[in-house]
Amino acid sequence: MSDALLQIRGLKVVFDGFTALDGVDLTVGHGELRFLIGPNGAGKTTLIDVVTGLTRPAAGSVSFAGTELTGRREHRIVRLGIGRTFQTSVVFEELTVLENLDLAAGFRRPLPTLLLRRRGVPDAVAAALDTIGLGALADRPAGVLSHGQRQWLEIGMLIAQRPRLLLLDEPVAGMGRGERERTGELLTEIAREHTVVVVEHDMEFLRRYASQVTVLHEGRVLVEGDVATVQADPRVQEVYLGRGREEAA
Ligand SMILES: Nc1ncnc2c1ncn2[C@@H]1O[C@H](COP(=O)(O)OP(=O)(O)OP(=O)(O)O)[C@@H](O)[C@H]1O
Repeated sequence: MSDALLQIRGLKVVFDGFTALDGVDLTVGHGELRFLIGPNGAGKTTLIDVVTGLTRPAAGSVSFAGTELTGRREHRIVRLGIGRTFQTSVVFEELTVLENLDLAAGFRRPLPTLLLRRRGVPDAVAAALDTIGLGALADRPAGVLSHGQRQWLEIGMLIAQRPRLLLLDEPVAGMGRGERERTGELLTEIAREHTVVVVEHDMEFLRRYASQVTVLHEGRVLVEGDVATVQADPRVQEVYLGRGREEAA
């Protein structure tokens, strides 16, 4: 048996006659840090949307730890242990960093304990705060955070839910150099205890922090392998740089 955590087979998504994913196979093993790249419109976000139950596929299967996900509702998929970030922010600006983490962690608590005033900080929240390195800002409202810190808080909010699989959509978009480096280190650290799939455009970031990469193009898997193999592949160079077309012209 393989030790795949996520196994996608023959995935097809059609929007009003437009095929956004066309027979995608993807296998992500336990503990992997997998990067998913591809030009605009390749289908990366659509793939995450299917895994998390936001979009229903026309065909194919998505198996998570042996459980079929297609047809399941979003909140059920979250409860199975899959967390994702969105390109838009989901933090509550008036709440403190700690309160945001606590609220995110609370979704697994039974309702009666949610309503009780609890003393101390739950382990999962303390651990998440430590991982994202925002301890010094724990009691500040999230509204004062920089763009990068806010992204880390969102990642922390996912970790606090103790997911088995994290899906991160462009985590370094809009970040400066220092913030990118810190995010790369954060992802590396998180991947020690979680399985992580990162959608990312930034090639420099990919070179530094990725090991296994899957390239999507026009709804299909174009190439898969380690960073060096993927970067050297002429098909990848062609879709990113349009080199083949220019040479043919
Ligand atoms: N709800 C929708 N209805 C119609 N078409 C859609 C919908 N969602 C996505 N698409 C189309 O499906 C294709 C894949 O989109 P998707 O957002 O998955 O690409 P992507 O690889 O994430 O691109 P980007 O890097 O630009 O975010 C695009 O052509 C997009 O216009």
